[in-house]
Amino acid sequence: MKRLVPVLKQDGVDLDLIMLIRTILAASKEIAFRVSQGALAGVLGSTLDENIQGEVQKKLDVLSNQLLKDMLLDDDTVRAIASEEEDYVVGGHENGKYIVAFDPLDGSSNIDINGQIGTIFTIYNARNDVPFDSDEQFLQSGSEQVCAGYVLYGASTMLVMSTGGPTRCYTLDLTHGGYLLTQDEMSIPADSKEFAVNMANYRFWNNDVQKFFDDVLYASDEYNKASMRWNAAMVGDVHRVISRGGIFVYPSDSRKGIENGKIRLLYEANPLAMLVEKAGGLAVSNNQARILDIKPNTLHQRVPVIMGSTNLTKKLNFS
Ligand SMILES: O=P(O)(O)OC[C@H]1O[C@](O)(COP(=O)(O)O)[C@@H](O)[C@@H]1O
Ligand SMILES: [Mg+2]
Ligand SMILES: [Mg+2]
Repeated sequence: MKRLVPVLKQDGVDLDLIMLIRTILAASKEIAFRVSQGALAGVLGSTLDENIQGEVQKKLDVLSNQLLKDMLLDDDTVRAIASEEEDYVVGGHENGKYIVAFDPLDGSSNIDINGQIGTIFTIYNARNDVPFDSDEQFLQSGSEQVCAGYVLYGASTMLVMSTGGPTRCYTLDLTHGGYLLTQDEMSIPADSKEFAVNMANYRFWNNDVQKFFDDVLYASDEYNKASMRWNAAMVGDVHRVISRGGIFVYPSDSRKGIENGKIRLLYEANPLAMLVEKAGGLAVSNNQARILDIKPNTLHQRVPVIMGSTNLTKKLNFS
């Protein structure tokens, strides 16, 4: 089995970027260990604090954020970081050549029930024309990402990543502690009848979305073999989609605060959209707008999301 660094070198990845990826993965191994220890490591349960999005922070949200933050700010190629659990951008090294955004723990509602959780990360080239601790440098469209990935803390710890080439899958080998390549090029089948959506939100959706799922559920023969999955962790749902097809959907919603759904553009939608596209799938928002072309306005903005098997994704045209 090939190790991560030789694969990245073979892909022609810049040495500084390889070192930065290794920094992120070192933090992921520490998180994976704490996750596997669960209550023994005191990582279950909530804190009394809320993040800027009004979500009560779980202990593991805070711990994994701190681990990534400390390791990244120690790396002199990092100009700044942004995180779901940090209200504002945190400046690093002014001459750093990269910026990193991350969701330190995705699927927080699964932590206390031993469900699927993960870490999502994305790397961009730094913009030296703006202050090093400014939000502005993170308002780049997803097509500018130089690397996107997630680590899934499941039965095994898996890394799925692209540095602009194919979406590759690595598995953490606990015997020597490194990530080994276990799937060279992941490829999403164009057709599928498997969908992931929180159906309990049906009443809050607009007519287009309801019409589509009416078809899926009872109106159209085309879907009589459809099946639904919902992990309540985007990283887990999208891993299934990249592994065997299907779609992940989080539409706009009539409820206050989630008019644009729940998924954050910078550190959830963009990195996963890049991985889906590099695996031959499609990742769009309202009006089939390509997610990677959306120009972000704010650090924690949310976007409606549909991603996965191309032909099924094309069928959902939400306005
Ligand atoms: O509450 P719902 O509708 O099931 O939402 C689940 C969604 O929320 C998320 O958990 C949000 O991410 P965080 O856990 O990082 O806050 C997604 O991973 C998941 O797809
Ligand atoms: Mg998340
Ligand atoms: Mg999170």
